[in-house]
Amino acid sequence: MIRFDRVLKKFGDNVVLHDLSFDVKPGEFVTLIGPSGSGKTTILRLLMTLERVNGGTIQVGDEYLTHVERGGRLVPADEKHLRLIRRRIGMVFQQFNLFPNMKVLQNVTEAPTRVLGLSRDEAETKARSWLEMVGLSDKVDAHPSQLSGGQQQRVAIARALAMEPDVLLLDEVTSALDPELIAGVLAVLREIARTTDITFLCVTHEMQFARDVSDRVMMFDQGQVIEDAPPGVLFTEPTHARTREFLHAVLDRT
Ligand SMILES: Nc1ncnc2c1ncn2[C@@H]1O[C@H](COP(=O)(O)OP(=O)(O)OP(=O)(O)O)[C@@H](O)[C@H]1O
Repeated sequence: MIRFDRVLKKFGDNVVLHDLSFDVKPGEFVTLIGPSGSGKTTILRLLMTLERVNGGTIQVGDEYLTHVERGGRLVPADEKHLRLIRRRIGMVFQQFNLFPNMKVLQNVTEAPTRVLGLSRDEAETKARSWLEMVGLSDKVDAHPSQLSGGQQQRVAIARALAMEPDVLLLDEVTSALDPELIAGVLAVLREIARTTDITFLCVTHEMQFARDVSDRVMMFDQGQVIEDAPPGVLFTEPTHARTREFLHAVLDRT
């Protein structure tokens, strides 16, 4: 579903991703871990086409983010092509960025009506079922300011799901939350991963969550995957010294 092939990304002279290749299969839940500045968020931003590669290719499904086939020739991807790919990718960030003046239900129906062209009735029916899935059926008429951070993040998750993405990118979704609200958000994500065939690429410092929910965990260091294994292996028998150091440092902090 996602393929990075020899991707190079630099900001000025700073080479952030160097010859990076990895695959994520349809329906897999893959988590990226690694030290601050190792390039994890950059990978998600490339997939959202908020950044462009300096070399190599990125594929989502059968489409390339970098180029498109026209009349048997490969030409650079244009904005129309990127928009179509972007629709297949949802993202939930650390900041919830809900529309403050809209009620919860409207926050979830806005993009499906405007972007996917759903009727208001259809969008509302779907939105109610997503809001039920994230445990917020009783909050459809609330405004975001009346909700806790954890509830707001669950609205943001429902809003992403309402676009029916093939791929959902999660970037430190619990970092801005008080500790007592984190478990509820992670439980919702765990349930979505279990019951849908969405492909997940997740950046998190929540090692227990990564361990519980991931099919694979990729340890990142200096723009490269240095270890890629199921969580049961990576967390208990990491083969790379950098992975061991990183896990010790993170687990000591918690
Ligand atoms: N827009 C930008 N302009 C210049 N440098 C950038 C930009 N975005 C990221 N970088 C640099 O790229 C490197 C990787 O950043 P990135 O945010 O991807 O790391 P990360 O692994 O997600 O870190 P963290 O865990 O702290 O979020 C860092 O050195 C960062 O300073």
